[in-house]
Amino acid sequence: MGTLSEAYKDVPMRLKHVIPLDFESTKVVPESHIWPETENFPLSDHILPSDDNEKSKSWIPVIDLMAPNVVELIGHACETWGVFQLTNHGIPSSLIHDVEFQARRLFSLPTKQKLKVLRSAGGATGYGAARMAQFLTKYLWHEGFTIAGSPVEHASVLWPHDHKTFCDVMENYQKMMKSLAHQLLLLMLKWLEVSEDELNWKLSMSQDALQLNSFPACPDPKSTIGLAPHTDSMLMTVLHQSHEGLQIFRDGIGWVTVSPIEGALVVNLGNLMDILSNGKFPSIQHRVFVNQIRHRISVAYFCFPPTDSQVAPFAKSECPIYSSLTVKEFLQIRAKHMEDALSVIRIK
Ligand SMILES: C=C1C[C@]23C[C@@]1(O)CC[C@H]2[C@@]12CCC[C@@](C)(C(=O)O1)[C@H]2[C@@H]3C(=O)O
Ligand SMILES: O=C(O)CCC(=O)C(=O)O
Ligand SMILES: [Fe+2]
Repeated sequence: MGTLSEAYKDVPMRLKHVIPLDFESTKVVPESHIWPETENFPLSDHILPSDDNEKSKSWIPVIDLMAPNVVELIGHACETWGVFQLTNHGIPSSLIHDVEFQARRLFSLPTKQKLKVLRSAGGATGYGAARMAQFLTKYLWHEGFTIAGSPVEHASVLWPHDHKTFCDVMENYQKMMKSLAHQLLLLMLKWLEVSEDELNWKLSMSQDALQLNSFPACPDPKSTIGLAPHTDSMLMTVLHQSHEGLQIFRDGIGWVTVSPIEGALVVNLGNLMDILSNGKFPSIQHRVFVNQIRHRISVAYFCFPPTDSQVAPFAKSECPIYSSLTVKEFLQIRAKHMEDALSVIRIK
């Protein structure tokens, strides 16, 4: 079974794009991180005033996983929004709290220490800037740590005598997230009237990655951005956000803030789900703004089929709009074309 690292090793990033800013010693936003004014900037113009923000809470669907009509609720949210907030998901709030605490512990380490586990140019795991950084002319107010498989190797470098708690918490979270992601995928398949047997891979063989995101408090949050607009590449992302910052793009409305709801997780669809569903479940564009006071943390769980398996629009799609390819081939196209990857494989 192919791994994420194998998929990325042939499409390395430039090392200068992997190294995040030394936020520890930065007191003013450097020129390299100041974004020019464009239709997307300054970000503050697009942050809804608090009244609208209140309203926007009821725009993005909030779905109770235990609701009797959960299939319709999820199916409808995926078709119309590509994102929803999920309550009653069964992940203990104490575990989510522990994951956030361990993420903060990691990002609070001295820069020198974090750089000991810097992701290699062609690597998939470790500390570093987001992969999207290599496509941007300006840098992001963000640092990340990616776990795919066991975190032990990197954690034991960060904390030579005390990595067990970090690893236990992350492994436990990954296990619970996997089971939640499978439940969600089955509900989505049900709505699409596709049986699990019609997948080219067994759900039990799905792969995953956990991305710890850190957005340090920023001296001038209006001049920069945490994560620039992007879609996620995998099937779906299940996200915990510690504070406000995530926005999704909605045609006809613009950027809508996804206000954190206590105990809820944000679920958004990625490119691979877009392909499988033949565009019926579109991947959603989103971005992250930063703030002056808080060090924002988010934890994103990405779920995807084995990288050597074939993905294509489900057989029942009358007029497939995407060509068939392996997950690895798609990730390599993404690594070269980023947001244009779906148009590269579009046939209609
Ligand atoms: C599993 C993954 C998805 C991701 C690339 C990665 O290998 C680990 C980091 C993920 C992330 C997080 C920030 C946005 C994003 C586009 C990026 O540059 O790195 C996503 C990647 C993705 O969805 O392709
Ligand atoms: O921090 C967030 O709210 C979103 C993070 C994100 O978009 C990602 O990890 O892909
Ligand atoms: Fe994302």
